[in-house]
Amino acid sequence: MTQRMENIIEVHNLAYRYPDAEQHAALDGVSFDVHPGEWLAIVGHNGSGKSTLAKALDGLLPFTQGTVTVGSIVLTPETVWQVRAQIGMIFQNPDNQFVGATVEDDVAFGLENRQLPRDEMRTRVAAALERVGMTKFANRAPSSLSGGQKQRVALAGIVAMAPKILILDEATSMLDPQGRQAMLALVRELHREQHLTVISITHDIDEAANANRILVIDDGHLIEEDVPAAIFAQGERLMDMGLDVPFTAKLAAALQQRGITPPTGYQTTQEMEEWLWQSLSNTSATPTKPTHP
Ligand SMILES: Nc1ncnc2c1ncn2[C@@H]1O[C@H](COP(=O)(O)OP(=O)(O)OP(=O)(O)O)[C@@H](O)[C@H]1O
Repeated sequence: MTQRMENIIEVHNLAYRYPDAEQHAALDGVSFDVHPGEWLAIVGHNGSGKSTLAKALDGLLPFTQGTVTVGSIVLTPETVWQVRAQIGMIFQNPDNQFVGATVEDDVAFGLENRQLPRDEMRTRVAAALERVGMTKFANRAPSSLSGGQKQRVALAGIVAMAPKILILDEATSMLDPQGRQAMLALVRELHREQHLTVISITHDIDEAANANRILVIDDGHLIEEDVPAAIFAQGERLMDMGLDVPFTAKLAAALQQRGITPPTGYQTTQEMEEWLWQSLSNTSATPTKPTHP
């Protein structure tokens, strides 16, 4: 089967039922396309089928119905390694994805199967660690790193392998807000610089806000597909879609309770901050706006 040039991934009528799940399908008739260089967010409640979908894309599930095509290769047991070579995955718990004794070994691991000359391998590992700001940790044991540093090392593995597609399966959910922002900033840069196609499975609205398009999965079905602004305009329904209530929405609700009318629709933290400073500047008090690093 030949894939249309404009899609890097095509999923058609995909269904999967775990062997011990009796009649309940984890995925049921899911179809969607992903364009090269697109950032797609997949959201949905716990247990809605997001991770199952990610596993299916990476050839980790023996799905019985539907087709998955990645970079013009139809996924079958015979093509699974060709498909996997195009995809890098980063999972929620960084501790489950290390195989090397040191950070350097770990980043080199994926390259070892490619039979590159030793020097080229070293150069690529060093460049990847440099790219994610982890050079000085090259000889450290991965287990001794912080959560954010571990995810940076996982990202260095991606940089070294240079796949076309990166799947983040709740990869920022165990990080503190700063670690989450730093990781996302790095993914945004790689997405831009390397024309990387990104699929991010997330409950975090700020992470979903980075996407060109959001898919909403509910009980194994794809129930909605739209640009972030259209999805976020649905206000209270966001929680029904498995997205966490954003801090700015909580702040807006608290302000409203005190008789202050905040802007309508989803606001990023930065937009809300701008609005607050603007509102304060219009009062008699003249606040000094802090500068961010
Ligand atoms: N190994 C398994 N065996 C049996 N059922 C499973 C298995 N893994 C997941 N399931 C079931 O499949 C359904 C979809 O699970 P999945 O992990 O894909 O959801 P999810 O949307 O990723 O959830 P979360 O947001 O909690 O990570 C759920 O009903 C879950 O209980």
